[in-house]
Amino acid sequence: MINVEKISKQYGSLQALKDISFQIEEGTCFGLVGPNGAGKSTLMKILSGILLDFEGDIRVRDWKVSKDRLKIKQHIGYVPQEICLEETLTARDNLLLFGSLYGVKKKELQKRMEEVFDQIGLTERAKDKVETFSGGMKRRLNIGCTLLHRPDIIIMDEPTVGIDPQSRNSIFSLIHHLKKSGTTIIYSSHYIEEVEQLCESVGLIDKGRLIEYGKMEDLLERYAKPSLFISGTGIDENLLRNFGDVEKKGNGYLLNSAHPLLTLKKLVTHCHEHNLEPHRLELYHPRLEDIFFHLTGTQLRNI
Ligand SMILES: Nc1ncnc2c1ncn2[C@@H]1O[C@H](COP(=O)(O)OP(=O)(O)OP(=O)(O)O)[C@@H](O)[C@H]1O
Repeated sequence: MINVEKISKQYGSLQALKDISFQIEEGTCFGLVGPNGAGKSTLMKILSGILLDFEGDIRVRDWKVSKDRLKIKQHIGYVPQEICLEETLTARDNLLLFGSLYGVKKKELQKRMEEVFDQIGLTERAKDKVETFSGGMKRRLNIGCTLLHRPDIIIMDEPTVGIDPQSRNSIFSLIHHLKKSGTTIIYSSHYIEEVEQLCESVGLIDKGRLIEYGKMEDLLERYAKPSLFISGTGIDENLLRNFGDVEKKGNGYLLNSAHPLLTLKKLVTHCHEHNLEPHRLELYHPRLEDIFFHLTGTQLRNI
């Protein structure tokens, strides 16, 4: 179990994190979601032992970051948001460099490099210079550099920003593979669909505070109100208020109702009787994004 206990971090007068506490079950993927500037990178750097000046503590199994930082670091692989590679060297030489930095013995390193190239799908490009790589390939190699010492906790800070779909898929399948082998993944993103797809549990962070966290299905169940989505000419808020609570959503409305199927039936009858033609009328399944909006009043995407 990883226990994050009352973490606070101040940059000068800016309170970047305030009293953040949560737990992560090992062998699962934990998603940290929040808009730009929410404090995700700061928290990731604290979790990976890079940022040392903070309040609170982190416990990994029986170790505490405050006392056993070096021990914990051996178990952690940190993928920073900024790509950190030596562009003029080949992919292979970059792995050699990072492997030695992580203290992997030379003989063992050869074996691990082959393993890593296979994991990140870059075996064919091992002898090419990094400066010839696409952004996505560099990202994959950057992840590879953190796998050489076989960490059992991997911290990835927004690893899919600005990359091509092929590299994104490759990173996703790597994460699935790592999870299967028992690795714990801590994954930050402001792409909520990625977190929904990859993570078993999630923390929502806004303005340096953890506003909610828990298992994905528990959160969805706790906040999910049964609702209908409806849009179309002549369909407006005044009309829909007769059927339940109304919220504007995109080019239509969400209609919250305790009995969505019954409401659906009544709406269809009403539209038919009044010659209204909805463009869309469907059951709506709430997403993490709706929970974030419900709790903060702001959208994640457009920030
Ligand atoms: N080294 C620093 N010195 C001063 N302020 C900082 C520093 N690093 C981050 N901040 C500030 O702390 C706040 C949180 O930043 P952080 O990078 O942790 O957020 P984030 O959620 O990772 O954002 P993004 O998604 O844009 O990377 C922001 O207001 C940021 O400007």
